[in-house]
Amino acid sequence: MLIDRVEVLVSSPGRNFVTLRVRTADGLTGYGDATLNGRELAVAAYLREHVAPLLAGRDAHRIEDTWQYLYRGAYWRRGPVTMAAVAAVDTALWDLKAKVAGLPLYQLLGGRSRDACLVYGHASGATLPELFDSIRAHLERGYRALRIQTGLPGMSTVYGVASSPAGAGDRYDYEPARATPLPVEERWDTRLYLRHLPTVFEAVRAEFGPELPLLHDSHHRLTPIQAASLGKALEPYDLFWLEDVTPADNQEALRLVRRHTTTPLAIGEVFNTIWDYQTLIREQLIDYVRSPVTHAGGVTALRRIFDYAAMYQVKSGIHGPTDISPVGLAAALHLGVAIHNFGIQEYMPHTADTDAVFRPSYRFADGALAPGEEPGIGIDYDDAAAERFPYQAAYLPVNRLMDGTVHDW
Ligand SMILES: O=C(O)[C@@H](O)[C@H](O)[C@H](O)CO
Ligand SMILES: [Mg+2]
Repeated sequence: MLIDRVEVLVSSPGRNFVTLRVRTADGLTGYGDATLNGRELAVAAYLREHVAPLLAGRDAHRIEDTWQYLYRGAYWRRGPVTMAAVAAVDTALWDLKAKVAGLPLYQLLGGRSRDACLVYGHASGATLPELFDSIRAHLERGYRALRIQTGLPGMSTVYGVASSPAGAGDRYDYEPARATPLPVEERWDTRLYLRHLPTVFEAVRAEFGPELPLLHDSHHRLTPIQAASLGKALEPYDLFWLEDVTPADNQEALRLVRRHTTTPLAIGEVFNTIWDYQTLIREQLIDYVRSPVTHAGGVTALRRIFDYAAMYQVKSGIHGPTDISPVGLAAALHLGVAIHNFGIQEYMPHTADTDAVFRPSYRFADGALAPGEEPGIGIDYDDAAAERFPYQAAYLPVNRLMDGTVHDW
């Protein structure tokens, strides 16, 4: 099964996606997601200029060898651009191998460990009544676990809050990146957040009871001692996880957080290799691995992270906002049903335009996503549909403290 041609497809059906298509000489096609939100064209150029010329004529069956060839062969290791490019190739080769085998990808990863992947949806509201409406709307749609994000009193925009009630808005419920010439700048008040958030969880538990799994994302904004304090304050509300409490560039920072709170911790959506998790997993400083297939070097590399995590009873919590394309989500679902240490899968539904381009075969039912049953990962990219949505430069927001200091977004 020799690789014949490699194409880098850039389309923007509501937001930008970079997709790799690998064609074999015998006429099969495999897909990989190479989307890096806000820096898309860097990965597209990396693939077009530096990876595509290396792949022509290679045996598409040699997945591990190709992974090592691209990772070690570049000499310059790791980083989000490199690892998104490696991930796209790796995912496309898994898609091809599964198609040749005539099996859905999860069968090649060991077969089913469960019927489907439990997902969490994004409930949010600027105010408590709006948040409650959003929670109810999600429960009506069948969600069985919810991420809770709210506004802060007196602040106009806060991370993670949809622009209009009940998740019907055009912001955060599906895409925080904005097609503006410069990134939108937001403001952030950590002390206000730390005071306000426990009152929100208290109200949500009082209204919706103790059973519903609730999650929250602090989006890298706290110092270790602030994170420890928030984790403690939230313990009475039994969170499924508290996400990205610190930037975690310094993995050791989590030791301090862990010493003070039993609130489960999830980290890693911005990580890109197993090395970023080495201390966190070995010292059992986290409970969930957040990396997606798309940014952590593909199915091969994420499987390796999950197997390492399993030794320490750390589970998967794969990143699944809309900047992971349907290709990346499909790959995540095949891994998710196969691995033993599945935790939960994030799910922000893509727009109808996005689904019209990628034609994914996964299905949402009863609060869970199941991968499709046809051979491969279950993506059928529609070039004609994609051509209707040309690339549009877009940026994620930049965040500043109230005094203007640039902070983590
Ligand atoms: O946990 C999440 O889904 C978020 O942190 C998003 O990845 C972020 O807003 C960028 O889209
Ligand atoms: Mg997050």
